Amino acid sequence: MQIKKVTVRKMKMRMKEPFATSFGTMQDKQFLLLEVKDEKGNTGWGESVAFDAPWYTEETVETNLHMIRDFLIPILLGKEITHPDEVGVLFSPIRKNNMAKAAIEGAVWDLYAKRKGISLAEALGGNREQIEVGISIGIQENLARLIEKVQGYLDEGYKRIKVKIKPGADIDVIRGLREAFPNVPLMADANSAYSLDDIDLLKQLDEFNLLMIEQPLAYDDIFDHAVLQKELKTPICLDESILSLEDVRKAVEMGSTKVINVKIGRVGGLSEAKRIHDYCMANGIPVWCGGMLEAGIGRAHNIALTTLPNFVFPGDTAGSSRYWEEDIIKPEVVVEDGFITVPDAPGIGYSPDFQTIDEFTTVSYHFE
Ligand SMILES: O=C(O)CCC(=O)C1=CC=C[C@@H](O)[C@@H]1C(=O)O
Ligand SMILES: [Mg+2]
Repeated sequence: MQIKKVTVRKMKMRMKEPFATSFGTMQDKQFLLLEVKDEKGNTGWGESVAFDAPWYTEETVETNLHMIRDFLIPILLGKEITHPDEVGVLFSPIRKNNMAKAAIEGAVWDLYAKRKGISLAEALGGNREQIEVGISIGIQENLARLIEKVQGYLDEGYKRIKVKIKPGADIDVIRGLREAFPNVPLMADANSAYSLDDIDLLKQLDEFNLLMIEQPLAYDDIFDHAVLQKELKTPICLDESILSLEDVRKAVEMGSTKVINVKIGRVGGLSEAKRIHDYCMANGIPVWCGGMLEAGIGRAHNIALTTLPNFVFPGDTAGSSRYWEEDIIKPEVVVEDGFITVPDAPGIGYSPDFQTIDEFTTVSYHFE
């Protein structure tokens, strides 16, 4: 197949409520939506998960637009491709910029699966008909409010609760939650808010039987996490530090992590995400699928990936209605009793909803 045309839409969607982490609060989500078209007029869809500011990784909506427009599309247009794994190889002369690469590569995966008449999940080698999902809750103004939120999501059926912690809102928050919910699968995400000076504090988390603690130390660290893991009973899960299979291999060999949060955008696409999954499965490291507050297209990609067998813990892939009044796909993603039914229609299995897409598009660019 050949990619003959790429449409890049800049989107702006307002989340129902703000999402607060140790590095800031977001409510208006800006992102890029990509549509690729082949020589027969088939289309595939991808979503960039870069935020409008570089607080999670260094990539932003604008850096992604620059990379996609000025480097990645010129590489891809008109090239003969037999399998989406080749896209990453074509992009390999470009350093990093993983979210930009993943947005295009994801659209090519969707297109490839549609051309074959199979679901994206099947194209990736996944075999689950439904996936279990958890929820990630942003920092709340007080513990009572957090407990209320957690109860609401448990009532909706979510199977695992992830809360954000930061210095000053950590041990007491987790203690309070454990008292309220003694048996709920619970984990904490620190988004790099601590250093090795906090070892004594972080060790106090061991008494709360957390599934894991996500990225306690620096966003680009692997070494200090190995030092910390030796002191902690709670398993460490790396998020921000993992940009590739190579990073996973080093982290696993060093003992920096016992679980991996796989985010398709952060690792540069579905092909690399699958390689990470396969390596972790062979090495006894469970993985789960993280979220980036995606709209429907990105969410659909996460669902397909999560059908692979070593996605052991429920992911952060909550239903559309947790984030959006109206999503950009039809049907929207629905969670029932903590499960999402994996669509079996070709490709991502959800249809882009052009009416809402147009409503939330601020500018679009066409390349052919
Ligand atoms: O619901 C989701 O999509 C998960 C949200 C979430 O936890 C995160 C999204 C974006 C950046 C971080 O704050 C965080 C994470 O680190 O996993
Ligand atoms: Mg995280």
